[in-house]
Amino acid sequence: MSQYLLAIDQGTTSSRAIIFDTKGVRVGQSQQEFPQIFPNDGWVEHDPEDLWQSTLAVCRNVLKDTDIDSSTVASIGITNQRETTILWDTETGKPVYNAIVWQDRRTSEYCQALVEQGHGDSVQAKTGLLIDPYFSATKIRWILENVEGVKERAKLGHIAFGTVDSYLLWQLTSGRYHRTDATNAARTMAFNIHTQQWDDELIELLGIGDVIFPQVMDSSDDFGVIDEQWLGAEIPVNGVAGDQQAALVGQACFTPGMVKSTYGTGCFLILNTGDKALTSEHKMLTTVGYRINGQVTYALEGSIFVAGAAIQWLRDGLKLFADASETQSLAKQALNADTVYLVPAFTGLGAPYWDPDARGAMIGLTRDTSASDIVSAGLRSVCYQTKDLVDAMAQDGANFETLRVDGGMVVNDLVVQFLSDLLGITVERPKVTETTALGVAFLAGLRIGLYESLDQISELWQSEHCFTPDMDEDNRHKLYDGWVDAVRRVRSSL
Ligand SMILES: Nc1ncnc2c1ncn2[C@@H]1O[C@H](COP(=O)(O)OP(=O)(O)O)[C@@H](O)[C@H]1O
Ligand SMILES: O=P(O)(O)OC[C@H](O)CO
Repeated sequence: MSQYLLAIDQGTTSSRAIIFDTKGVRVGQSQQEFPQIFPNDGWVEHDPEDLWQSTLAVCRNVLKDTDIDSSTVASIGITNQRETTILWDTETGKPVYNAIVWQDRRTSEYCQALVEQGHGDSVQAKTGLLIDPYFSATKIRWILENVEGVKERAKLGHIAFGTVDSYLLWQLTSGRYHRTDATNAARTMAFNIHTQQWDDELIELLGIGDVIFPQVMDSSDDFGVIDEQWLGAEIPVNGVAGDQQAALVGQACFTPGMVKSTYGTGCFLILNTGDKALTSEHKMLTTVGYRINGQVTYALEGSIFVAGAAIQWLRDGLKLFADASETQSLAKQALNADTVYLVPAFTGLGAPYWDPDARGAMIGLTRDTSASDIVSAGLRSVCYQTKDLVDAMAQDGANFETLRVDGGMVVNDLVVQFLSDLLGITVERPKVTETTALGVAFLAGLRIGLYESLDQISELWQSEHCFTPDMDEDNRHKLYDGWVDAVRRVRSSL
């Protein structure tokens, strides 16, 4: 009898369920978008019920569409938008507030105060992170401080915190398991990545000690068996990882020095650093790449908040095209592509600037600037931002010759070629670009013995196309200098 792996990919704009066979070949997929909630300037929320119901719906749909009996699903993997914060009451099982999404900037002032009080170095030393509203811990504090009655319920020991993986696991197991994995824990700013424990001192400092934190497991582990009522069978969950780390696994970047970059709503470049937790001098994050058999593989990460989201803005905000697939032919018509820049700092700037108060801009406009030029500038902005990260990592001593890319944007050949041109290195696009889901399916399969080792998983990875640089050095420098100048103009603190 065939065996399958079901990957749940709960992302920022949609929930996906993908079924893979044991060779990592996609058998079926279902996807559902859900509403984004913007209650205030810089605030972004999701209704946890939407996250759960859309997840459940896509799991049921993919089983139905593929006509696969749920009893033949050997294991489930859960991968998720990271940092997004949910607090729920353990007695009622109900969230006490909307999920505060990773992009949300509401705790910006509090973070600034923490920096001014001199906590930056110790936070970085323990968590590998820079103090920023991006991470979960200050979002937990905000809910405790601002939602009526929650602090009191927490004092009584009834309030649980979870990132999205943890909340979905709780739902799927009907409240039996409150767990997460080390990659998700590493994004909370409350987890010590060296001891692999929640950090009591930090939790105390942030005033979030009354909340119940989830048990932290390996990324490939026995997370619990889902309740039969949801998918018609009791299926074990054996893989959990934040989506960007899952993509690292899906791209088979298992050797120190291997690097991948994922282009979805945002862009996240992750470099495997092996058993060494390197501290960046250039504002990269130190994080957990994956944890298997208690063994931590560390990574350096550069996080860009707006990549594909810029393309969505050009489509929905400026209405320059109806579908993202049109951007390639539009950009080919651009006559001023080299002089028009779009800095998409809509929610501030992430790495390597960490400037929550910066805002976006278009630079270099003239009377003959066309819609095509602007579309081209939007596409190129993700490449320029990637170069910012690659240069910062190089200054930290990390150089690499090849970059593996994935995510919704990399179907666009123009983007990937420009990326290779600008970086001056080979950029490889894999056959399966749903690497996030594939990665967590691999983690689940590893635990139940479908794969013997990471080496065996590496052998399943296949390149679809290799892009090599085709731009002279002078042009590369000229173009990038223009970007650096454009970014300088939008910084809040310069
Ligand atoms: N052909 C294309 N060219 C450029 N961008 C694209 C193209 N197709 C999709 N995108 C962008 O890719 C993003 C979707 O990628 P995806 O990996 O599904 O994102 P997420 O997982 O963050 O929801 C969208 O922001 C969309 O604008
Ligand atoms: O949902 P995505 O793919 O945009 O990923 C979001 C990241 O995990 C945020 O850190």
